[in-house]
Amino acid sequence: MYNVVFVLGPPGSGKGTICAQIQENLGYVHLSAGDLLRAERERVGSQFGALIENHIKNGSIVPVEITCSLLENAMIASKDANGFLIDGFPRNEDNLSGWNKQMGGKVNEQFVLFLSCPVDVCIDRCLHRGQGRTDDNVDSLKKRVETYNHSTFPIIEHFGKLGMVREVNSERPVAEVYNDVVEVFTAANQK
Ligand SMILES: Nc1ncnc2c1ncn2[C@@H]1O[C@H](COP(=O)(O)OP(=O)(O)OP(=O)(O)O)[C@@H](O)[C@H]1O
Ligand SMILES: O=c1ccn([C@@H]2O[C@H](COP(=O)(O)O)[C@@H](O)[C@H]2O)c(=O)[nH]1
Ligand SMILES: [Mg+2]
Repeated sequence: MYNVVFVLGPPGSGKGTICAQIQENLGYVHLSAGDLLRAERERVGSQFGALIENHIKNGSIVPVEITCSLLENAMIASKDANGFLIDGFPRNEDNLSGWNKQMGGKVNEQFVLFLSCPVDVCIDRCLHRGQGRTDDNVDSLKKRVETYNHSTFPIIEHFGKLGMVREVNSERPVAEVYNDVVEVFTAANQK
């Protein structure tokens, strides 16, 4: 049984930044669904490259069969990890039901880390990220935020009703956010 923590929040809320630090210090393996999709987009011979790029530019969501298979393969490749940080997934109902179908019974979902941050701050961070992402521009960001509000936030609410959400305000400096996140992990792993 794999331990899994879903890490959700608006685009630019700091999911990747915090997950990298948790991976470094707590032995969880960081799996960013977006990074896995970008790698698949670049993979020579992939039949999904154009489809993935289209979704990424439009801030829309790639069919779950593709994303979930990339996640499961990455988990199998690191099967000795303490657990997995699934960053940026599940993003909509299709993601959630597809994940439950494919992964139900194979994972222990510990909690959902929700990094909350005002959208204007998040957009500003993305516009200054400097990684050359094809979706870090005003047009794509508008669509990404719309998708987050309409499709992803309801998934966070769904987990909230199950008592699984641990919210951390990520508008603050990274070190402060990280300290609170570590407390969340410590509490979860004491159970
Ligand atoms: N707490 C913070 N304060 C200021 N800047 C931050 C903070 N956390 C992250 N950043 C910066 O904001 C940008 C976006 O961070 P990051 O890539 O971690 O976000 P993300 O949630 O993974 O975004 P996306 O959903 O677009 O992948 C990066 O340039 C990062 O260095
Ligand atoms: O589960 C997922 C995760 C991501 N996507 C697509 O990728 C981009 C970028 O994701 P980041 O988390 O910001 O790296 C996202 O806007 C989606 O288009 C996805 O479809 N499914
Ligand atoms: Mg990210």
